[in-house]
Amino acid sequence: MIGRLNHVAIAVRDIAAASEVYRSTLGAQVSAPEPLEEHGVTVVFITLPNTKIELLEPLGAESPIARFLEKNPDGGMHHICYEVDDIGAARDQLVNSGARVLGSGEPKIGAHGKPVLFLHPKDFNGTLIELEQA
Ligand SMILES: C[C@H](C(=O)O)C(=O)SCCNC(=O)CCNC(=O)[C@H](O)C(C)(C)COP(=O)(O)OP(=O)(O)OC[C@H]1O[C@@H](n2cnc3c(N)ncnc32)[C@H](O)[C@@H]1OP(=O)(O)O
Ligand SMILES: [Co+2]
Repeated sequence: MIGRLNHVAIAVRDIAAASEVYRSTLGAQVSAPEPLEEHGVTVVFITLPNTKIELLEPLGAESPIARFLEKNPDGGMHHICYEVDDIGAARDQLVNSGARVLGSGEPKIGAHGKPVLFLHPKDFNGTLIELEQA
């Protein structure tokens, strides 16, 4: 069901400082920050030859990454995003196999303008998984 690795996300407190580390110290191609109110995060994408890194900074009082940053004050790896061909079919198959889809179960439009869903980390070896329809 899962296909390519779309991105690995890192939660950070200060996205400008984190962007500078990737730009200057690691010599990567870094996008401008983009606020995504519906997701409660500001995102920056770092383009690598084979995948992307997503930096996430909390946005708003209800940010889903706020508690993660309380537990991980230096920041840390937050989720991995796999591509799927048909997100509705993937969701139905996962729910039938007992996995928990987070939120309403209806895909939201993600940072790339495509439908995304999240799967509970407790069902996937302690790793939060995002699915993006390719
Ligand atoms: C838009 C863009 C895009 O790419 O398109 C994005 O990615 S937006 C990216 C931001 N959006 C999201 O993350 C949406 C989906 N996330 C969520 O619904 C929530 O963050 C959540 C349900 C995973 C966790 O909610 P929470 O922080 O309120 O809950 P808790 O702190 O009680 O966490 C419950 C248990 O899961 C663990 N846990 C929480 N977050 C993570 C994580 N990222 N990776 C691994 N484990 C995690 C906690 O340690 C805890 O375990 P223990 O009990 O053992 O301590
Ligand atoms: Co993501």
